[in-house]
Amino acid sequence: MDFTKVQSVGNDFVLIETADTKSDWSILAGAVCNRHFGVGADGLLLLMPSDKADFRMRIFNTDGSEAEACGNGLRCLVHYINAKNVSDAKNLTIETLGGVRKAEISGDSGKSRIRIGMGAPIFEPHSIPVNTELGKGGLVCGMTVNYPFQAGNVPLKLGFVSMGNPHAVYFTDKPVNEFSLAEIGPEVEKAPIFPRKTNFEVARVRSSRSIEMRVWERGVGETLACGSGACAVAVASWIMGYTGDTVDITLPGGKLTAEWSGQGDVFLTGEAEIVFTGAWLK
Ligand SMILES: N[C@@H](CCC[C@H](N)C(=O)O)C(=O)O
Repeated sequence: MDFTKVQSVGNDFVLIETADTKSDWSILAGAVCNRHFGVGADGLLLLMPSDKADFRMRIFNTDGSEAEACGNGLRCLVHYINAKNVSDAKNLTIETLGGVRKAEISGDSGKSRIRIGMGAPIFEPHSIPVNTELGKGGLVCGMTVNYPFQAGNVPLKLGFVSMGNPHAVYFTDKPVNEFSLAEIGPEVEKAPIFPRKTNFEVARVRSSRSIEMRVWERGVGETLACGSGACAVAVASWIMGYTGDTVDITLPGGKLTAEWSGQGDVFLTGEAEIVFTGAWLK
């Protein structure tokens, strides 16, 4: 089986072009993503035909679970379509489990810049989904913020948002590299209030245009970047009044730009590239 390794700000994926909707891709995801016995990646991307959009993307985490959304995966997939001349269109629509997303391509095909309309953020707790206790924390512009959450002996205040997939956002005043993500990340991801688990972002606002963040991804662990997570942080920060409509998000793997004006789609921009191609022989 031919595959291509793609990455965006260090969030890396094995991409396979296929029309096969019958196979159990979750088993292959665990095997190819393994960094010792496989190719090594944060997720498996499938590029498939669609009857709703120009193409369809499926994304599987390293634990085999299928996610509804993936901002960096989408930008990598669109870069692949462009660089491999699967389509020469500079504007594409991609069907995902979270809905149809729009992509614009600029730059050269070696390392293109892709801007994705990631859909509108969802704040309604049952749709995220999160089982919050009514009245706990606070509600700002419809978003649950400052929800008190105890991770071991560390008290957190979380904001909840879905970008198609669930996110819990925590703002800290300290540099994010001081946060014990390896210990606290799994506790938040698997907490009983999240019936489908959650992605967890820790973020520090540097200025009204700049945020630094780290992410603990559902079904993966800590990754160098997460596009939907960057959008979730930008939305939560806008709601809290910390940042404006455009914000640069610095992650361990590099920088992404998120745009949101308080309503409608969140836009995510950044680079993506093909790293290598190969054949899976197992
Ligand atoms: N890295 C991705 C998100 C991948 C899916 C996530 N782990 C989930 O289970 O929701 C991104 O760039 O958005």
